[in-house]
Amino acid sequence: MSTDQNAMNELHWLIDMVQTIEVGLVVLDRNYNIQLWNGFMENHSGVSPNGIKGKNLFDTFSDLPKEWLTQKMESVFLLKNRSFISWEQRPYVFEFKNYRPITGRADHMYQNITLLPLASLTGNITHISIIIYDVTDVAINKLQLKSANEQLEKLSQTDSLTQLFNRRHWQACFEKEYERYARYGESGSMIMIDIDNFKQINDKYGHPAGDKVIQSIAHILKQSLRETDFAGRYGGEEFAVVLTNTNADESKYFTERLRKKVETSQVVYKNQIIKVTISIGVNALSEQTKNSASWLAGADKALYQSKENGRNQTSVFKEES
Ligand SMILES: Nc1nc2c(ncn2[C@@H]2O[C@H](COP(=O)(O)OP(=O)(O)OP(=O)(O)O)[C@@H](O)[C@H]2O)c(=O)[nH]1
Repeated sequence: MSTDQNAMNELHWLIDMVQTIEVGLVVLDRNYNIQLWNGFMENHSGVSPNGIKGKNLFDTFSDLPKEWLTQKMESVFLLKNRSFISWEQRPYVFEFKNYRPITGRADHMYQNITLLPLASLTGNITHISIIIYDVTDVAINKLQLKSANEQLEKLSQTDSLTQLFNRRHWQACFEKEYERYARYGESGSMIMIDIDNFKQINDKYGHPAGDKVIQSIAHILKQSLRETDFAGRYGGEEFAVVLTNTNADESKYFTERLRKKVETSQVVYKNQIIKVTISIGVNALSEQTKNSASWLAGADKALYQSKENGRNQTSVFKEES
């Protein structure tokens, strides 16, 4: 076979491969007119190479991110360097449907894209190639793993009975909140809440009824909080709350409203009406708060005072008390 024939054969094979490869290949000229559109692109877009050759990319696909993609391609022309777009940065550029059976849960194809400068025989960059890889399988696996990890993390931070933070996670948030105060001097209040005479509830109505009471109070508490506040189940029938950017007076206003809500609420368990009250201790951050432990201890002392003074009330911690 002559050298010419060999070269012709090679070219023929290359064209065949470009057409059938499971990767999208597009060549654009300097004005973004389409010069090459391979089989992958035809299969996924439904537009044949004959119907599209010479047409402007953005006129033909009006839903492409024109401004963003032009900026990327202009820098490839200018710097004569290839550029890479990951699905994590932008899930896709060409909105193709996902037909893969394994990853059927994705609506669209996730894509990694390479923008490649193409030089003419004189060495000038006259064209650009867009190479599109279907990375749907990889992307879906990674996203599913991420979502599973997030769920696991949430589970490990949540108290199963009340869906409030569990003690460990609450304590970690509490320490962070104290650091914020120590660094920036922002106000905040620590609140300890305990259900009154809860042992009697358990003894009279049974443990499952007691659980329902705990859930009901947690629910009222959750409804009363702002986005930035956080509450945890600190012990069996004890809740700890941090009200951020809230001073003692504002906290007392909050706790009294909460206390009255609990007082007027009722839990129905097996046709029996159960009524409970709560005692509350408040400790607002001040210059006397030495560390996070003393912030918490102050709230605890105030709670003890509420119990001592007859329950169903709020006490605010004062350094001399
Ligand atoms: N139902 C139920 N009871 C719990 C749970 N955790 C702790 N308890 C019970 O809560 C009760 C707490 O009782 P005490 O610490 O004596 O306090 P109290 O009866 O609430 O009395 P005061 O706090 O002084 O008003 C105990 O009987 C515990 O068994 C729980 O998850 N579910």
